[in-house]
Amino acid sequence: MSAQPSDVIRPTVNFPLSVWGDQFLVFEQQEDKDGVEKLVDDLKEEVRKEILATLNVPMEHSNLLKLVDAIQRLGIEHYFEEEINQAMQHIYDAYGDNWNGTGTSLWFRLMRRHGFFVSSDIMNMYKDKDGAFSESLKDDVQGLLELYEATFFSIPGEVILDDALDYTKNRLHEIAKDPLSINSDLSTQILAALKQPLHKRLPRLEALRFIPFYQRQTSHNKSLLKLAKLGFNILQSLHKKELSQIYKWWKVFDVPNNLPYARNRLVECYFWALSVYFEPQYSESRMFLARVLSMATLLDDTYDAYGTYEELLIFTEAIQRWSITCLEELPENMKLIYRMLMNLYEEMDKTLAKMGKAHHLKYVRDAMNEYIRSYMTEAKWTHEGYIPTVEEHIDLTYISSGYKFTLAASFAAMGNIIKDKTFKWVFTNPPLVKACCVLCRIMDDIVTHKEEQERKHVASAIECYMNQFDVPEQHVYDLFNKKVEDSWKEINRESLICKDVEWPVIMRVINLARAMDVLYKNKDHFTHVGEELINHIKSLLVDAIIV
Ligand SMILES: CC(C)=CCC/C(C)=C/COP(=O)(O)OP(=O)(O)O
Repeated sequence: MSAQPSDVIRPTVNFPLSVWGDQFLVFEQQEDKDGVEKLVDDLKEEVRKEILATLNVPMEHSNLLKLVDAIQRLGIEHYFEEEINQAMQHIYDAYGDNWNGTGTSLWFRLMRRHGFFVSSDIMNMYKDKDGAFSESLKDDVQGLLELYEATFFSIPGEVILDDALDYTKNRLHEIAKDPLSINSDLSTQILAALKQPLHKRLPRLEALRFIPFYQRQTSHNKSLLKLAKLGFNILQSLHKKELSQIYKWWKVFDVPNNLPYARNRLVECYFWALSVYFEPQYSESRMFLARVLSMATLLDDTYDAYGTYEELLIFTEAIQRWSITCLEELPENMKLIYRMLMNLYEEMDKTLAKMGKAHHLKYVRDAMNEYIRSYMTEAKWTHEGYIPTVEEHIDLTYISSGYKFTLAASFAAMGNIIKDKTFKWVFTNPPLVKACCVLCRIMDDIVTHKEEQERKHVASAIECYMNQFDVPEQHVYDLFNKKVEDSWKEINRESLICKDVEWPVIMRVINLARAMDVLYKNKDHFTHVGEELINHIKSLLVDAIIV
């Protein structure tokens, strides 16, 4: 039995329990009685032909962009990855920066969304000679919406896009205040866009929002709509199966009883992993990542809300050495976490071995070790009552945000696009990764710092800033909210100029940033799981779409 002095004071918290019960434990595979797979293949072929047919007809290029946009918003981009890449490359080669078709905002958004660095100078076309936005744009709701969405692809220093964002946001707010002036669909569109722009939305949630809207448009493409609905349900079935599989794994360790001090968030972590990639080919990676995130939650709470300083020193050392031998002196629950980690990594080791990539696991463990060491330094600061400078704080806490480790873990089993150099790139802290980690840290601190400071917890970025610059809290909130937007601009820029890794790798970073906008916007939805997140999870993992 390990040493467990009864008078140990632990910084425990009463975290809300999981809201899900065991409902995701059982999954029953449905037979394909109605030949849905064949139907999907036929529909895919039809859409594929349509994309390719419009490619070589310049007159049709504006429509081609509309088709690509609809496919993406309907959540079925993964069916046409090759064709869409070919289409976007073709448009870029044909026009470069000089698009001359209709729908400039859509063209700009899609080019940047696909990694083509087109100049924002073209957006000056929305201004008149005096530098004001044209009168014709003022009441063009669709045009305002398109321009608004395009501005979220800006990089630092693009004044025209900053101006366009201010202008369109104000106009859309004004129009939304007078809903009688427009139809209700458009009004719903405006409110949704103002709440969260397209660039920050998770593709699966956007598909659910967009499908009924698209259906109501008289000009909609029936094949595309049908494919979107069937495709959504097919993927949902796979996702449910994955969740059931990892839930069984989780149950074996009886987390709620064995680790009652920690947040039990497997389902939410699966949602998080699903935000990083929803595509079928990433099934193994997704199931691993969901468990990595769940383990990170247990680790976070062990460091922040359970372990004593002395215990954490031993625990950290044991993890760094990756050896069970030094665990004797630890409480049973820390031993359990250790066994869970070992079990998880052994499983991934087997998966990677089958792919001939067993050596990749070492990189994931190295990233985890760095992450754990950052937790230990935070524990040391808390133990010593040390309030770091803003610079010291961010240097450490962008690692303790867990996003660098999460990103490295997300690469496991992703396939041949992941090479040794992909992991090595992450370890150099490239600006793309750093911007995403900083965004994660700041968004987290903005919504969690008040609650965390009620117990013994490392100072948040907010406290450090207030302490160092002697400024009021609201000033720091304003500054940090601006910093979040600046981080997005950096992510945009780096995603356009970074040539060290391939596009699917860059998309993981963008999706991690998007996940923050869902889980940590305005409140900590992850710890305090409320109606909004429950509805997201139910819509993605419980209710099928009626076809
Ligand atoms: C990205 C990762 C690794 C997610 C796993 C879950 C997790 C640790 C969330 C942050 O919790 P928190 O708000 O308590 O974090 P902190 O203690 O860093 O403020």
